[in-house]
Amino acid sequence: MQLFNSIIDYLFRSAAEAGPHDILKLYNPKGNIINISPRLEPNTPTSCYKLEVVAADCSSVELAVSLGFDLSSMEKRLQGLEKKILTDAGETPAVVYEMKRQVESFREKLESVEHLSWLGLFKDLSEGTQKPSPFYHKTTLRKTREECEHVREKFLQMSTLEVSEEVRQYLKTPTFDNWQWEDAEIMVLLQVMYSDLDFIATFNIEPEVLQQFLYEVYKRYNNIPFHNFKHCFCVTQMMYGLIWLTDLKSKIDSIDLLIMLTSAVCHDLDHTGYNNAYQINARTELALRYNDISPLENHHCAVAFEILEKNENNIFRNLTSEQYKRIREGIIKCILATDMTRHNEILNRFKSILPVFDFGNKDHRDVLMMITIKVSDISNEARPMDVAEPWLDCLLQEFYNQSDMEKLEGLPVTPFMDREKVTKPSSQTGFIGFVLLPLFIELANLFPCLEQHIIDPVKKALAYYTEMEKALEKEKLNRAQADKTAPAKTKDTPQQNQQNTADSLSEAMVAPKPATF
Ligand SMILES: Nc1nc2c(ncn2[C@@H]2O[C@@H]3COP(=O)(O)O[C@H]3[C@H]2O)c(=O)[nH]1
Ligand SMILES: [Zn+2]
Repeated sequence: MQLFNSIIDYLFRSAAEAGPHDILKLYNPKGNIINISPRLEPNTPTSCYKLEVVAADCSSVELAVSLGFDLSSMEKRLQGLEKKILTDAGETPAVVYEMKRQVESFREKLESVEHLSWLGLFKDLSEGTQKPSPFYHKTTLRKTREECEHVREKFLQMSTLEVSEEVRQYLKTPTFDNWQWEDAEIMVLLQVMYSDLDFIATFNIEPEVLQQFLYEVYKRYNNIPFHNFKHCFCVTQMMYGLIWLTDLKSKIDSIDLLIMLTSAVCHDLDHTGYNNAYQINARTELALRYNDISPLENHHCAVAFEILEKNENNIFRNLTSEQYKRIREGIIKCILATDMTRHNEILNRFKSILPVFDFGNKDHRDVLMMITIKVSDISNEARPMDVAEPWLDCLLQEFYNQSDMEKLEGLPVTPFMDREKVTKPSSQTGFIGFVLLPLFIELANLFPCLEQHIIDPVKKALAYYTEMEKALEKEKLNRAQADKTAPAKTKDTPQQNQQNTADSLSEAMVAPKPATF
């Protein structure tokens, strides 16, 4: 039998042109994963099996031998050279950009040639962008130069146009729909926020410098499912909305407001789609650099000040050094506060000062600023359902990508990111009930007017996902019972289960979808 298994394994690997370290997955015509074994039923031209090469170790010795060179050491050498040139020349010369472009285009070609799948680099693009590539963290997440230039041109053209009063008012509300706006427009909207909070006049920010700053920020958000430039915008827009809804302008000074808005803009700069737990477990460069202490948040903040170091990007360049010092301290505090491992610590501090909260007390204001960026950071569920739900899909895509990678690399798998365990409703009921609402409620205790804007929609979302979760449970029970009566049936994958459940969800849902969703 052992020999038979090896022969079958060899046959399938040959058919898929897969190497000995690749993982093969076989799907039946219904799309369920099945075992590769000698007991497989023969397929027919009308009911084909589908064989998928899921992964290979790109840094393996075998791959280096078959290629004749080692990709990762080449990449490292290139990075080293680039760093050296950067230090010597002050900026990356055009010739290096061109080389990078050529390497990138070669990589893309390599990844799109199916018969080279044994290299472990092949990405099946025909299945759309929904399906995460197992090599997602190895491929470049950075925006291309062309993409950036294109958006910059559009942004600069649009920034001379007047934004209507209607849009300016809409921008101040949590119901704002980010999905209606493309990146260049989003940059214009960010500019409007700086202008309508009077920052341009108060801090003598030149329009060209603000535009250059926003462009650099845009460039340094990566093309990843969730922690991207649109997330930066949403968090900033929620912060902006909170400032207006609570009339913070009349309670704290403009420097604090400037800190709050700019922290939101910068808070996830250069996020790579892998959280701190991954950084630490995988012993990434960031974890090493920051000694496992909030590696991501430290990095986001460092990138922010790296951008501001250049005079042409420095929106604070006309401020006194005292003011700059205060702003830097404030931004660091706010961005570092977005590390969720500090959630309870910060929330408890806020709760303890709430009964005696004093806007004139700097410590109190600092905690309030940290709480508002935290609220803004996790505020998707406070938005209308048609805005919030696509964000959840993006978040889960990023979570699943990470847990897939953890499995491939043999790292501890982050439970709330595991596609085998997490569904949309299960992910939201716990998060809303235990993390989001307790935080939002405390902010609403200080500002009761927020109740209708952020608490009510979150409660509706919780009710919606709770019903969905119940329906899922019911469906699971039904299926378990059906399986008992038909034991020979093949087991569905979790994805298939979810699909089946979604199909019967409309019948099983006890409550109709709330009107605002
Ligand atoms: N389950 C769930 N988690 C969220 C949601 N919004 C934010 N988060 C989590 O909260 C975290 C806030 O910090 P990060 O941006 O690092 O990562 C975010 C996610 O892990 C949400 O709507 N649902
Ligand atoms: Zn964020």
